[in-house]
Amino acid sequence: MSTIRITKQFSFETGHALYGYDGKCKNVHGHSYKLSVTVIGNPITDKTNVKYGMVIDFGDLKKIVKSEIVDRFDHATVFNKNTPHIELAKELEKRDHNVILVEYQPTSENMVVDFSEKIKSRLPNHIKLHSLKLQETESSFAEWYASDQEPQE
Ligand SMILES: Nc1nc2c(c(=O)[nH]1)N=C([C@H](O)[C@H](O)COP(=O)(O)OP(=O)(O)OP(=O)(O)O)CN2
Ligand SMILES: [Zn+2]
Repeated sequence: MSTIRITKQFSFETGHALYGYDGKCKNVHGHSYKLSVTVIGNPITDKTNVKYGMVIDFGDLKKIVKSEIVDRFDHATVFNKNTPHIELAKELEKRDHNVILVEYQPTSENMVVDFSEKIKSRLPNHIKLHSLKLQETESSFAEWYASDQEPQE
């Protein structure tokens, strides 16, 4: 039985600001994020299964990532709820803007950890999340690998 990694790529436009940062990213700004999601498993060998030959249907993976991440984060602005940016966030929400309040500084590193938890919670038991790559700009990205995490992963 072969073990195969399959990857689907997504993109979404999201605003954020890094509160307390010592550079231009302390300002509210946005990125055209690119997210690559790689899962690992065995292709289905049962010829009567409609998903014969697939680790997971790309379409099913797309539904999970779209509902957990893309549809929520696209054209939203992410703020750390534990900083004074909460006031700005509340004001924007009052004006019907799409705001996401998170428990963390919204760096690529922390966002990719958040995304890993969201995606893992939705994958069928026999499919494992292998890795995520979150690209913030053409030259900057963060990667999450299951193999790099603590033993309970
Ligand atoms: N380790 C991290 N460093 C920075 C992050 C981050 O998430 N993790 N984020 C930022 C800012 O969000 C910034 O928007 C992106 O930074 P940078 O790659 O420096 O963007 P530039 O467009 O200025 O860089 P180029 O070299 O022109 O692509 C900052 N740091
Ligand atoms: Zn940024």
